[in-house]
Amino acid sequence: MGREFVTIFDEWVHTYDDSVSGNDAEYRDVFFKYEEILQAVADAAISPVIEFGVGTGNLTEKLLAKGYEVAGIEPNAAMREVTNEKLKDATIIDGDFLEFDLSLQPKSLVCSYAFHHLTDAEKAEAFKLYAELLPAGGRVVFADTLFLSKEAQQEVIDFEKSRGHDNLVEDLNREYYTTLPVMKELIEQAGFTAEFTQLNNYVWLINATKN
Ligand SMILES: C[S@@+](CC[C@H](N)C(=O)[O-])C[C@H]1O[C@@H](n2cnc3c(N)ncnc32)[C@H](O)[C@@H]1O
Repeated sequence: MGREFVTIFDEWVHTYDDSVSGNDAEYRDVFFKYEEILQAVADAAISPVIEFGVGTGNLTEKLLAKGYEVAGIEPNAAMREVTNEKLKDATIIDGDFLEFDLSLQPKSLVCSYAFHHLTDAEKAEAFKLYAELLPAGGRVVFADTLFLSKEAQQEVIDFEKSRGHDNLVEDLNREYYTTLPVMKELIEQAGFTAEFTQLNNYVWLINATKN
């Protein structure tokens, strides 16, 4: 579920690693400190790990480098093909944030740059599911774009529009980016304690521990 944006990556798969390296001017601020952001997620994870929305496997690589047992869930077939070819030690299977192999017994659930593909209602549903799946002390560690308020979100959109970043503006209006207060409330209501750390102008690290 929440798969309405999956086909965007049929095309983006070919240039995605260029975008995250800062070669796409429109997305440079979004991916600023990309490697450090992924490392922060990996450092907060606990093995065994389920990773959602693996894309080209850049976070997966960091989790594997720590010696973690990783199950990768990715709904886009082209992304799965690229990453299964690139990372022979990983198995990337079909699934999404809400529908995945529930027989896996993770201690943490991680993701970078993808949770905004779910509506806020779906995000809440996902955290309720994660609370059922994880043991007490288990973690959800997600890095994603968050805004402090709806007004702050509109200010960023207006700024990006003023500097001609039309593709980014379309993305920010199309997908389900949310605010920190909304995210905090839905996480706490599901039975987690959450910490938020800002990592660049767009991205926050969400580190939620199951009570
Ligand atoms: C912007 S990329 C992020 C890739 C990678 N995690 C990274 O940090 O570079 C978003 C990824 O989320 C995947 N995705 C889209 N909808 C999803 C969903 N509902 N559940 C899980 N992953 C989803 C896309 O196919 C894509 O691979």
